[in-house]
Amino acid sequence: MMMNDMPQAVQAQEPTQVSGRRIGDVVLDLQNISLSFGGVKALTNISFDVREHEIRSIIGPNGAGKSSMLNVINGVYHPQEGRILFRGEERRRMEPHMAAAQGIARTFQNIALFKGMSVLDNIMTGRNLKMKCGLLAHALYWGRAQKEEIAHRVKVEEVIDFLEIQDIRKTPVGALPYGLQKRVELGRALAAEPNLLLLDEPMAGMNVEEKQDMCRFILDVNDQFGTTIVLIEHDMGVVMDISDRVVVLDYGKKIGDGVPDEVRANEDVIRAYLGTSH
Ligand SMILES: Nc1ncnc2c1ncn2[C@@H]1O[C@H](COP(=O)(O)OP(=O)(O)OP(=O)(O)O)[C@@H](O)[C@H]1O
Repeated sequence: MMMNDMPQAVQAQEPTQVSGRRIGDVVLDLQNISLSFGGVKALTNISFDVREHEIRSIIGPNGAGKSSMLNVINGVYHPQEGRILFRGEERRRMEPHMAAAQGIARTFQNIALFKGMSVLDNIMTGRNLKMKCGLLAHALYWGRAQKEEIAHRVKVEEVIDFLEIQDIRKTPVGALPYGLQKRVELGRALAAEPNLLLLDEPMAGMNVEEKQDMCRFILDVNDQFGTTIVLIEHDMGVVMDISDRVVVLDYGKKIGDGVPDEVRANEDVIRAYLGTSH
């Protein structure tokens, strides 16, 4: 069957009862998003929402449009069509720094850290947007700048404790195994104290133990800080275990949307994705 002939996607249900956790109102509402690059249609008429405190996963085969969707959410890509409402307000042209200022943080498919810098300093870069004192004030070490610096360091140390990476805090990131680098990247995102966290394949390339650790941290972030999480992940076991709701893309179109059990039972999803060995 051609993808275009596929029946209508399964519609999302109210997720309030899904995990026993407190799921709130819609914080992000994506309506009829279409994005193309020249002749390539990366996203076609995609609509879905994200509710406060939920873990919302985006899955789909390679090239389905998942990363493009995250890039739309944090203002890296600007869709040609559609509306984006964040906390009830329609966003016009959004740039990544504006998304960050609104409390949206993200990690990347390919780790984007400063490899020669220590874990501590990398996580500190996540505080940049929160720093009010300029460089000059810091250089002169005035009282206010000093107080601010201490407050940032305290926050960074909290993140380091939370992620259980105290013993590598002074280690250059480039010297760490891949799984720990991914954890540091999560740390940098957390240092920004986001209310919406976008995670692009946080478990890619990890062994089973590292994946378990990362799952635990994602669940703890969601649970302890109440952070809303949008997650792209290829590991179906992980996705189905930790997500409140899952949206499924295929060739830039939405073919499924619902709680894990609904998505698992969706014939189109099975055909397009779960039945294949991605
Ligand atoms: N900057 C870009 N310029 C041109 N084409 C792009 C760009 N970004 C994405 N695309 C195209 O859009 C489509 C969707 O890509 P995207 O990376 O969003 O998919 P994905 O689902 O994240 O894939 P993967 O699982 O492999 O990361 C692909 O055909 C890709 O080649």
